[in-house]
Amino acid sequence: MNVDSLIKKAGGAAEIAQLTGVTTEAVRKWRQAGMIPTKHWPALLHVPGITLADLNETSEETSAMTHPTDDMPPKGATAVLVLADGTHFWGRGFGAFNDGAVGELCFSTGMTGYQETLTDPSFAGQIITFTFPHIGNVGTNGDDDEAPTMAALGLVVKEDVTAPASWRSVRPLQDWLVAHKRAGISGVDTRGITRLLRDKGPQNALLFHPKDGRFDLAALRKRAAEWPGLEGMDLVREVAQPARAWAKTTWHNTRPERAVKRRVVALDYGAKDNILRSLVAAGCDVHVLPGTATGEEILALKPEGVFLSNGPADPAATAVYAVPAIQAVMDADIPVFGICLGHQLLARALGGTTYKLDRGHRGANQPVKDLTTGRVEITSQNHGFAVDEKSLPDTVKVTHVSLFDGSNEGLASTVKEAFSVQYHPEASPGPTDSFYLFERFVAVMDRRAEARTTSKAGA
Ligand SMILES: NC(=O)CC[C@H](N)C(=O)O
Repeated sequence: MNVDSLIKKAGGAAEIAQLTGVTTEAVRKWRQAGMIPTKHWPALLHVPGITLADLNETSEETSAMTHPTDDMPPKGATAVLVLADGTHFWGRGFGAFNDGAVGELCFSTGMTGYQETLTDPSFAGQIITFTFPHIGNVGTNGDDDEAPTMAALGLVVKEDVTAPASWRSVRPLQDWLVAHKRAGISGVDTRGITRLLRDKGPQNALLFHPKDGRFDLAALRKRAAEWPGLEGMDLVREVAQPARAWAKTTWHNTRPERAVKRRVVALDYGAKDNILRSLVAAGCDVHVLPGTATGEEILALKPEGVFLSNGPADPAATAVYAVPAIQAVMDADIPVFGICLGHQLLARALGGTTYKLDRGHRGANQPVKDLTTGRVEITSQNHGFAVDEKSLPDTVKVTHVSLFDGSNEGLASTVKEAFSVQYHPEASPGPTDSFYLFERFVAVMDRRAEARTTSKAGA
């Protein structure tokens, strides 16, 4: 609904003026500008027939620097975000200077946990728009990194990053970004960008924060348009870390330590640390191998279970080397548990396919239904690809589904001990409703161990 229709609905300009306590002249200006300042929205919500969605339609972000079609940088603009279709957004650069970072522009709706989000290796090849307007205000600390490097290419935020206010902060986001050699842009209409991504789907884009303050928009547009896109891209090799032992458990873990731990090989396709910590908390002895490991290398470690991690880009591309390794593990009858990219790769190893979603799921409040129990979990998510349920063979059952768009969120093999979810039970950031999945994985390995003991005793 536009401003004119809203005024009509409220009974005219005089009525609106009275309701909101402004002059009719002010209402005339709103009509001209095509927007109503947000502070007047609560008063207007009393008018029958006017909803928040109607008001949202009329909103303009007042701190956005300029209209996106201005080719000359407006005063104060020190960075620009250029989309492959030529659209651009001027803003103020922060963090490191760059020569232009090109990738897929996505948005995350998480309201907390920007440090975890920025260090989630699954964001390699992507520029993150935060829909929450205040990013950076609690600084950064030594505990919330999910990986040693920041894989995301950059960030787009509404408000300028202010000085940190948190007892946990050891470094302002500004300095942290410089150390990670990543740029951000603020003063941007993030609501406008989010709507654009919602309506048009994922867009390729370039975030440019030049040291010399010079902009050649034509050249930047060309670079953004020429980037091939995430589809068909394997970025696991860029973010997977070498083989390592892992012993850390989760923050504030109150679970008693188990006397017997289950020996797990975690395949690192770009694993978030909190997944490894969660496995330890649930009772695993974790050995990490890079996601490029072969079936032979995995089996040589004699695991009781194999975990498949999250990771960046297109599962179809990673599947080329990951699927044979996962199949070798299943052929050896070893239980498998996968998360996110690990879920997509397991689906492929079981004979299914994956596709690119029109609208990715990124945020910490995504409802998912567990079809076995009927329970709804609020989950943390970050994915742009999904498993095609129609492609799954009869030997695979769908276990979880997204209540946002009905897409697949979980599966289990009916013939192998293998299950996986598309979302993030380890949270970081987000709710921990789904921690039970780590315990389920350990329970599977416990049952196997028990069966081994019983059969030995019987022999
Ligand atoms: N978090 C993840 O593991 C993401 C998986 C995959 N890169 C996707 O975007 O769907």
